[in-house]
Amino acid sequence: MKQKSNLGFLLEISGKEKIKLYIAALFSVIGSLLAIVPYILLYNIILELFKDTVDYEKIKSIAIIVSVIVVIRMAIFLLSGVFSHIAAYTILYELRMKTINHISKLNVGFFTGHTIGEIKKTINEDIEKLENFIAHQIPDLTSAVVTPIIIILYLLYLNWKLALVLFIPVILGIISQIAMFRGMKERMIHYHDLVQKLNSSIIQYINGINIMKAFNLTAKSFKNYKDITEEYADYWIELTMKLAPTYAIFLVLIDSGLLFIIPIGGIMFLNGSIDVSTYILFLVLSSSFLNSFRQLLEFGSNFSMLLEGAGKVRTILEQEVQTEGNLMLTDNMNGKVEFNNVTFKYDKKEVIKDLSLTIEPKTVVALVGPSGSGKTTLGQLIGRFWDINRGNITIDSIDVKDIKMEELMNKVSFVFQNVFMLQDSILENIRMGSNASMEDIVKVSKKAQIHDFIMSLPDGYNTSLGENGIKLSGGEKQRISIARAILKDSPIVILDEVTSYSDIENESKIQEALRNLLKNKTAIIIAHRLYTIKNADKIVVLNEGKIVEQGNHNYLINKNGLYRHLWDMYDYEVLEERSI
Ligand SMILES: Nc1ncnc2c1ncn2[C@@H]1O[C@H](COP(=O)(O)OP(=O)(O)OP(=O)(O)O)[C@@H](O)[C@H]1O
Repeated sequence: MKQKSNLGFLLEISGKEKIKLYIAALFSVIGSLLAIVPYILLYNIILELFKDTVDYEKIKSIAIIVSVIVVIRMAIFLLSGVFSHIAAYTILYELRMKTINHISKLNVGFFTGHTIGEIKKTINEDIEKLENFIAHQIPDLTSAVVTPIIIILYLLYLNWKLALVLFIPVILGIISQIAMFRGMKERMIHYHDLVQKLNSSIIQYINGINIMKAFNLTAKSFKNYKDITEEYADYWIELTMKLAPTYAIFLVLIDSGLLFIIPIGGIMFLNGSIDVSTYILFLVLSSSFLNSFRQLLEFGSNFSMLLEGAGKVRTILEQEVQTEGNLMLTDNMNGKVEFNNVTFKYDKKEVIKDLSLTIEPKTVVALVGPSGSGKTTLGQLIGRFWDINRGNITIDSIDVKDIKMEELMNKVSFVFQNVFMLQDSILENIRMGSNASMEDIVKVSKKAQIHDFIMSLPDGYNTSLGENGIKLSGGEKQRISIARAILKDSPIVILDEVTSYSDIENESKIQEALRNLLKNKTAIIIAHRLYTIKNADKIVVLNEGKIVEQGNHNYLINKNGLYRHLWDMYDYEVLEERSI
């Protein structure tokens, strides 16, 4: 069922360039038929040579025609290839853009369910394989179907009895192919799984190499990669061993197809049922027929692999896109955030359970709680990184699902611990696509406590970051991301684990930068280090997806509950000076 719809999908995307593909297929059929003509003409030359008086002029003109046909045939094949490749690359380009565009509209949740290796394989490799189908297999397949049909019809017309003999290798060939491809779908699913694992393990190995080295885990991570590579090699060895005997039988049957025609045709010639010219023509055309037939059957083996790959592309394209609201928030909005009986699960496990919380405008609310209690998730739900299962989340009483996504992203800023840097200048990394002036950029950089550092670099704000540029420390990246957020000036700011830098100088600069960022904003701070949020207007204590306590620091300390317990786990006295 799935295979059929994968085929439907393949034909649907190929149909977008159908005129070019029809032309390519037509040229391919003409080319294949022209390939037979020289044999027929050579057969005429042989007949001529057997005559008592040989007409050399006739032989000469046939030879010229043969040469011309060979050249025309090459040109026709070339044209077929040009048309099919133009069609293929146009389709591939559109499909890649469509897939990337579609991915950008999915919830972030999709990216956690699928590894980067898997998505990369689909966009690069699976789509690339479609080129093979569109550019080569569509025209080749058409000619592999049409050519043997025309030949067999012609042979049936010449002598139907001898032509029927050709069906013996055909039937045996089909039987051996069926035997070979039994269980092929499962094998292809296994193959795609293995390639995905291989891709993921390479990415994981390379991305994590620093950490692996630091923790001396290189050998373990390498072993993981090695195991998957071995599994992949074993898969192919086992498959080859399994398929080799049937494939050998298949090749022998097709290649020795003539063995059926030679004796039976010979007997028919001897008893006078056919003449020598028919016999020779049968010998010549039978091998063309069997070759096309072989091409047709071999096509099947690539095809199941291709269909499985097309299925992966389909899975992405059929992934439901995030619904888009159309409401805008006002410029002088308050920034009140409310969670009303919110329940959310990533997969099956409920991570946020019937939670209600009000975050008053322009207040600082801290989310604290044990690891895995749902702090990060709760923060991200405000920006619709995922959609909730029950309840609603509102900003100034408007459901976040009804707000235009772009507007939501404008009104809510996220500052994460892991800061993403563009491979561009520091200026563009702060500007982030906005049309802020240089003056604005300097102003926000000063507030974010990063201006002096930027000015100490040889190229100042034009210094490049990334592979060919300079490398920034974690704290410097953090302050750049705070500068971005100050520039964006969203009324709601969500900070996730931003203050966990151990070096004191960096940390005090970050604290100062944050004080500037959070002025007059609704702020949600997800914190591990409780001393950094001691002065928050409200501290919300989460445990297993539920609010267990809320209030200010003094209230919660006196309450003697989970917050007090978390606080007592550390000696915060020396750190009290350093809170926001
Ligand atoms: N993308 C995800 N897919 C599936 N489960 C997830 C995902 N992200 C988090 N979880 C699970 O959801 C639960 C809450 O995670 P979350 O990161 O929100 O907690 P947290 O309180 O922020 O934890 P921490 O303090 O360790 O960062 C955990 O059990 C976690 O394993």
